[in-house]
Amino acid sequence: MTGRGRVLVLAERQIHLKRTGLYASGCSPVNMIQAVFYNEDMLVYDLEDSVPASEKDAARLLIYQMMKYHRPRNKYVAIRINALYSEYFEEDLQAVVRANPDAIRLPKIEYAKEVQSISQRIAQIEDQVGLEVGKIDLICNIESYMGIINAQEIASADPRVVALTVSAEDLTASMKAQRTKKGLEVFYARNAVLLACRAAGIDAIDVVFSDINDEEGLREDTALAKNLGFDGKTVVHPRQIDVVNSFFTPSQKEINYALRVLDAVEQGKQLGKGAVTLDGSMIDKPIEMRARTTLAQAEAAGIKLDRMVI
Ligand SMILES: CC(=O)SCCNC(=O)CCNC(=O)[C@H](O)C(C)(C)COP(=O)(O)OP(=O)(O)OC[C@H]1O[C@@H](n2cnc3c(N)ncnc32)[C@H](O)[C@@H]1OP(=O)(O)O
Ligand SMILES: O=C([O-])CC(=O)C(=O)O
Ligand SMILES: [Mg+2]
Repeated sequence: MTGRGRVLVLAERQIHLKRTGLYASGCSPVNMIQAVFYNEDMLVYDLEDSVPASEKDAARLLIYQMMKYHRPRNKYVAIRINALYSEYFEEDLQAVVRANPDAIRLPKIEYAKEVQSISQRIAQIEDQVGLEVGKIDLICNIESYMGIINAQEIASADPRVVALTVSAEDLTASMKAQRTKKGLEVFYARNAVLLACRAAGIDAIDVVFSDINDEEGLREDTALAKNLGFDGKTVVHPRQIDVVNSFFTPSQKEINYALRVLDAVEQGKQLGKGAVTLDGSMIDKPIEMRARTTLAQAEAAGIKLDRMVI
């Protein structure tokens, strides 16, 4: 474990686990303190939609103080600022860069050039206050039809960008769509963002499931996200954390299968075969890759494998 949360080295790149990203509102000091002690991989302090206009200044100050005096050392910490064209943007950026989070979460991103100009502005502030330039990551919320259309260029807009999210509440509002628990209305958006993230080699973070009392619904929604290929999901209540973490953490059954796949591949190699069978199914390169990803995710989640994986 590092000071920035659990990490995994996959495809020669260090990835900070983002199975769960818990929002704590900047106008709830109690939630902000409590969030430090839960199991989420990423804690997101919010200055945007959970904070009413009358509380923006107080929330900005509170988050800065929180980061200075109570920053959790075992988590990846992000701060969501207000949108680029809002009246709060410049003040948010000044305070938040000084707070030096792992990432700044940018709402309502629609164009790559917005990300590039924000990144340059951050660099100026980093330089001004003596921080290493380029160290703060960016997570871009994709939450409009224009963001979806431009997801691919946004994902590779700047080296700071480590993840995109599908932010379904604002997105459905922009689409004149109805938000449903089954999520058919955001199915295309989820896939568009995922493809953009995979092409850019960054993480993809799935939508909020807003009904905090519907565990079965959350399970179905998270299973879908995991099977599509997302790396994690945004959550808004501590009750959602363990459920979501469990889906994005390989089960013992998945780990055992992955180890057996690697054994079968190894035996195949010794016999000079590219494809082998396991339990009656063909095992070849993509299945080996999935097995290796499973084992890397398990290790990153702190699960001890009972043997070395070569
Ligand atoms: C669409 C978007 O933009 S999503 C992002 C913006 N939204 C947010 O940031 C909202 C985040 N979530 C919340 O603020 C809250 O969960 C709410 C308002 C939805 C519900 O809060 P509550 O009514 O207090 O929920 P509830 O009573 O079930 O809370 C149980 C416990 O969990 C704590 N808790 C609830 N939500 C959070 C949270 N997000 N972070 C940390 N602790 C939390 C409560 O303080 C309470 O603690 P206690 O038992 O010690 O008193
Ligand atoms: O940050 C998020 O992913 C949630 C959000 O803003 C939205 O759904 O509109
Ligand atoms: Mg939103």
